[in-house]
Amino acid sequence: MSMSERREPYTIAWDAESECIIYIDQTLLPGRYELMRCTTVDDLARAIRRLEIRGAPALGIAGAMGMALAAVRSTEGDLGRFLDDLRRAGDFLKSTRPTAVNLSWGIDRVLAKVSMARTVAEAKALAVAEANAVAEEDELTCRRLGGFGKDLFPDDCTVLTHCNAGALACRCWGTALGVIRSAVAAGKNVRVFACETRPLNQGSRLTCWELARDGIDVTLIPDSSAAYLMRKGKIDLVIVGADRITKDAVFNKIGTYMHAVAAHHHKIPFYVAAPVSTFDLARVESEITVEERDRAELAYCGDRQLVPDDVRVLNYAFDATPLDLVDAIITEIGVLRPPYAKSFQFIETTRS
Ligand SMILES: CSC[C@H]1O[C@H](OP(=O)(O)O)[C@H](O)[C@@H]1O
Repeated sequence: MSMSERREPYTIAWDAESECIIYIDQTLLPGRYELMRCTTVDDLARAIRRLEIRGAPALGIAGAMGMALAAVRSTEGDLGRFLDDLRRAGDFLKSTRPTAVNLSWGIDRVLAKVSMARTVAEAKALAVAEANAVAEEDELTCRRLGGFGKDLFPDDCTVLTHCNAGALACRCWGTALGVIRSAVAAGKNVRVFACETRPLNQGSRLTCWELARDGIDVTLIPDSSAAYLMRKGKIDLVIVGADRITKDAVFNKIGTYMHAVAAHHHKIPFYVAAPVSTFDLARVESEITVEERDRAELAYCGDRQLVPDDVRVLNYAFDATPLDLVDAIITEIGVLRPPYAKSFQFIETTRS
């Protein structure tokens, strides 16, 4: 079946009948493909913390649907207290993963909409409708972004990716992988080197799974091989996703900065694919919290201990790449090129 015809259940969706969230549990991939049902905000927070649901745009959708979940489960009859409860649920969900701005963006988008309600019933309906709107817009956003990005690809090229910025990080299609899909659909001959992306292996487990299912040529490499393959002339360009883009830096999965430095040294184009919702242009790198995750993610591989108990572990989930190492930022409203200050003014006007 061609890619465009394959209709998978979306990575995350609102089930109107049972008023709950349905999502693919990404911790089980690639071995098991299981759809999970989430009925409470606490369940959703746990799923986000465990990266059952992950990826910036998917977190935006999850945040919006978390507000819908809080709304439909509420028994509060007073509108003022109902809205206060929703704001508290939103703050709780925002605390689960602080680096990706999309999570807060999705939550705040629904809260802004429900604040216009005149009754609790209207607020509940608005929350669900806005959450679904966030999800549906994501698909169109990814395809538009892919449409712009594909033109940056040579007709025959080998591309390096890091982590997973694919359909599993969005509602479907993907951002960085969405550009690859759009380039392949446009008839370009694209080969992919996917970095495994230690410690949680989003590259080997998720990106390789996605691309193999689409019949796209993908080879798994350890993160540590990327620079050597660049030195050997095996990489034509690098494309990654993003979790937050500030005035001066791109926050993305740990290891992204390493690839940006190596690409810059080898004069290889380094591209970031991200929707406008990932931009946080009121802040600079130094103001952003970089999520640190559990020691166990590095200290164990399954049941196998990899480091002595008395050795410290520092497990950053993200890093920051300065914009002067980024050759282009591909968005759903076009491709941004340096100097970014002028492009960012345009972004701000589209959002105001
Ligand atoms: C399309 S953005 C995906 C972005 O999110 C990933 O982080 P995580 O797997 O921890 O949610 C990674 O930074 C990807 O680039």
